[in-house]
Formats: sequence, structure tokens, C-alpha cells
Amino acid sequence: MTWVLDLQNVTVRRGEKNIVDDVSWRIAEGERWVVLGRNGAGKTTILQIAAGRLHPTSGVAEILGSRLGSVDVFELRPRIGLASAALAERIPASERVADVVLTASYAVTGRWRESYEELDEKRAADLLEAFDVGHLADRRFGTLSEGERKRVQIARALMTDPELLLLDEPAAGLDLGGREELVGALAELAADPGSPVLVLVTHHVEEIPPGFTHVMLMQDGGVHSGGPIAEVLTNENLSAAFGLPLDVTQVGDRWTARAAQAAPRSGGHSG
Ligand SMILES: Nc1ncnc2c1ncn2[C@@H]1O[C@H](COP(=O)(O)OP(=O)(O)OP(=O)(O)O)[C@@H](O)[C@H]1O
Repeated sequence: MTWVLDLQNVTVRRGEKNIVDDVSWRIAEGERWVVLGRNGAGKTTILQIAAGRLHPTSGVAEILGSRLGSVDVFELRPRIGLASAALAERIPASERVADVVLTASYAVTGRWRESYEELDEKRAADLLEAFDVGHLADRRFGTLSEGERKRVQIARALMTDPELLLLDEPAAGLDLGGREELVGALAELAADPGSPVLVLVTHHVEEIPPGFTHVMLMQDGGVHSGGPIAEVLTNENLSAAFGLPLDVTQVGDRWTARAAQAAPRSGGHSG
């Protein structure tokens, strides 16, 4: 079987510390993964490896059938969509929103640019529409709200028609309405069989969109547990990964978690 992502015993060492520690993780075609874990657990670092932007110190990383280290990453990267705060910071505030999306295709279309320009423009416009930001196409990126920016970034990440889409905390900084709209848009993406394999990094189970199938819980650079969401997202696993007693509940097709309530003391006052 060819895996979309196949990490075997991947470690990333920085100074004296393994910031990613012996991670093995396989993703198959059609799956939609959530990566959960507390601050500093190693989520962004593992996503950088999955994006072909960081090489592990040891271990083997195979992405879309190619082994990192023996593949031209400049051919691999356009097959992977990535949206992250670090990438967003590099987008000039003065860039026109339509161009933010459109320019993602330059790396792939290369010398065919002129003949494909119209098609590219149509695709960029369609993607902006799909994420309800089509009306902002002529605005400057720097003038958008945080929620609007997040949606433009996802449209950009989809521009190259990637086989793997990696979203690093797409709901960070959004208000409740913005988060719910984004969760809805990601649920639609998850439900579409034509969508790429999806990986979503988040801190909050409330941000898991319906239709996501698997979860990996990270703890101290390693994998605490991983697999189908309903199997892995238990009080025990989530409490261990976040380091405090948590109650996790499935409400319809969404999840919620909060600190576990102390059990009422048995007995009572007598007399
Ligand atoms: N270049 C580096 N040198 C040293 N330590 C690093 C480096 N990059 C990351 N780290 C550390 O590695 C750990 C994992 O970082 P990473 O950003 O992957 O975590 P994360 O789970 O995404 O965290 P957060 O939820 O806070 O975004 C953190 O403790 C971070 O400080």
C-alpha cells in the first residue's frame, strides 16, 4: 500500500532536546486527521516535516510515495498545500487578495504561465468564492480581518490542487462566529471525496470539523495515541496528553472538553 504520509521513527533534535521524538505515523488516502496536543508538543514541527520543509534528524519520512532526502523537494512541495501563521506572515500586506491565491500556482505552472493565466484566475476566484471571500478579491490582504485572512490562506493552499492539505491552527485568533464558519467550511471540504487528504493541527477539540476521521495526540514530542477519533478521543487519553483531568464529550458530530469535575465526596455531615 502506498501511504500519503509514512513517518517511521522520526526524530528532530535541537540542542540537547528531541523536539520530535521517535514519531511513527501513517496516513492513507481519503483520511482526515486532527493533530492535538498542548503548547510545545511538537505539532508544528511534525507538520513541517509532512510539508517537506524540514528534514528529520533521524528516521524516515515518506511523503506522497517519495522519501525525503532522495526527492527534489521543489517538485514535491506544490503537491502539498500548507496554511500556517508563519507562511501568512510572509504575505505582503499590500498584496491583492486574488493575487495571494493566484501566486501559489506560479511554482507549478512555470513556463506554461501565459496560456494558463486565465484558467488560474478562474480557479483562484472559484476558491475564494468557495470560502465565502470572493467579494474581497480586490482588497489588500493587510486590510482583512483575521477570519477573512484564514479563509484566503486555505484557498491559497488549495490553489495547486494538492494531494495533501496541511492546516496549522486555522482557527487561532477567530471569534466564535468565525470559528464556527471555518469549522463549517472545513466540514464541507472533509465531506468532498475530491478533496485532498487533510491534516488539521489544533489545541481544541471544539475545532474538530465533522467528517474528520482520525486523531493523533502528541505529548512531549512523541505520539501519545493515534487512530480513529472515537477510539482515541477518550477522557484518559486527552487527560494524559494535556496533563490535567479532562472530560471529553461528543455532542452530535462535534466534540467538547473541559476540566473534569471532582467527584462529590461520599458521606456527609451527621447530626
Ligand atoms: N529551532 C528550534 N530550536 C530549539 N527548540 C525549538 C526549535 N523549534 C521548536 N523548538 C521547540 O520545540 C518544541 C516543539 O515546538 P512546536 O512548535 O513543534 O510545538 P507545537 O506543538 O506546535 O506548539 P504550539 O501549540 O505552542 O504551537 C517547543 O518546545 C519549541 O520551543
